[in-house]
Amino acid sequence: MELFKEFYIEAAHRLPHVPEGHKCARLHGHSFRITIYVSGSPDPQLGWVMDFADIGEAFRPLYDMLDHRYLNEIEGLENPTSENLARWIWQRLKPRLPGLCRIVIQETCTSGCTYTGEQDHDTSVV
Ligand SMILES: Nc1nc2c(c(=O)[nH]1)N=C([C@H](O)[C@H](O)COP(=O)(O)OP(=O)(O)OP(=O)(O)O)CN2
Ligand SMILES: [Zn+2]
Repeated sequence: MELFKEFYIEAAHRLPHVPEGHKCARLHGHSFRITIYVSGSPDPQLGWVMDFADIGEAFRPLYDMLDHRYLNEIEGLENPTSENLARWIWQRLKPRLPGLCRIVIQETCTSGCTYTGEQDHDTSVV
C-alpha cells in the first residue's frame, strides 16, 4: 500500500544553465507542491502503514531548509530544476524514511517531476 503526504513551499529560483534568453534564467518563484510517498503494509493492529505525522516529522528539517528560500543558494541545489530538487530531497529523506518510494515535485499547476530513486544516469549539473 502507498501513503502520501503533501507539502507546499514558497521558494525562489533561477535556472543558470538554460539557453540565453530563456525565461527561467530570470529570478522567479513558485509555490512548489512536494508529495512524499511511502510504501508498506498496514500494521494489523494500528491499521496504518505509518502515522502521516511521522512523514511530516521526517520531512520537517528539509522543509525548513527549503521554504521561503532562494534555492540556488542551498548546497547541492545550485541548479534547482524539479529533477534536481527531487533527487536532493530523496538523498536526504531516504535515510530517515526507509519506506520512501516516490517524490513528486510540482512547480506549477501544469509542470512537475516524479522520482522513484532508481539508478538514473546522474547528469546533474550544479
Ligand atoms: N524539465 C524541466 N523543465 C523546466 C523546469 C524544470 O525544473 N525541469 N523548470 C522550468 C521553470 O522553472 C519554469 O518556471 C516552470 O516551467 P513552465 O512549465 O514552462 O512554466 P509556465 O507556468 O510558464 O508554463 P505554461 O506554459 O504557462 O504552462 C522550465 N522548464
Ligand atoms: Zn521556475
